[in-house]
Amino acid sequence: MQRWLESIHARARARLGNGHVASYIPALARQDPGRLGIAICTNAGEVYAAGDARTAFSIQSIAKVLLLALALRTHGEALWQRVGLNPSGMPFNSLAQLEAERGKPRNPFINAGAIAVTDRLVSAFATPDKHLQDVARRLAGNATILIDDEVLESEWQHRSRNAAMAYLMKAFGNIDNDVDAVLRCYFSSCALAMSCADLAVAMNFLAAEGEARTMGERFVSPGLARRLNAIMSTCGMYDAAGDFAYRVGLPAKSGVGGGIVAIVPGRMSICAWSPALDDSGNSVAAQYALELLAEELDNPLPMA
Ligand SMILES: NC(=O)CC[C@H](N)C(=O)O
Repeated sequence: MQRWLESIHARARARLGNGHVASYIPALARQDPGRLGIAICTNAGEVYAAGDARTAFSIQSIAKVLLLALALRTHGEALWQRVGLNPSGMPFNSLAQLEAERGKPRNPFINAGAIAVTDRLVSAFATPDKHLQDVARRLAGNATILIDDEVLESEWQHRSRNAAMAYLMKAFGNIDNDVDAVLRCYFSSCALAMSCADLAVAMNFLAAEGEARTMGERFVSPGLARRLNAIMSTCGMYDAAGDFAYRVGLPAKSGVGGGIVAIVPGRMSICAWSPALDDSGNSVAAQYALELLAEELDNPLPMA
């Protein structure tokens, strides 16, 4: 397994040099596009890591999975009155659809959807950002995981577009709390700094019918784990969800920090990271690493 992962890492390196690092905030624009890491966590709890898999990066939209899991735990099916369940076919930060659909975001994995989900968490918890950090730590089994203050402040300084979405939803009655409080919490979740190894371990509950080995307990029900995987399959890669489903065929969630988490239900959770992104905002080299991995999962290449 370790040698196979290293061989995937070596081959995926060939894609470095394509795409561009996210530039909407300085803290992400400074990322080194030459980084590439991959980690696997099997359902037996074994962790394999290759390349820069132990370097913490900004998880960005991957946090939307954690936000959604927590909101479904606290609000159940009522959450779907606030946010839809279908692919948007639009960029993750699009405003046009939100206006046309009267402030109900298409799905929880575009920005507007995650902001509506965050509003539910702000209603449910006194310090939702701390709660989220604590959950990330416990799921990953790593008590040193932090919210990167520089990324958080940068997101806040450059919040205009996300703020526009939040105010539009507020005008339609789909945000209950103070918009600034909801945005701060949403940005805190995006600013969580975790490594591929952290994320592979933290997201293993999705591969293990909701069971979080690191917590020693069930984090979500088997049905909820199945549903989260379904939403990742249809909406996890923004407007490129269909292309990715065809190429890789695994439920996945990406972030503009360059990370992508993918799930092989019943078997393992995977995280690949490389900062340079394609036009949809998905990491070029990380997608390719996952494509190789999915292709070879049941047909490992004979290795010398
Ligand atoms: N796609 C992403 O990773 C977007 C997250 C980013 N923090 C934003 O709100 O724009």
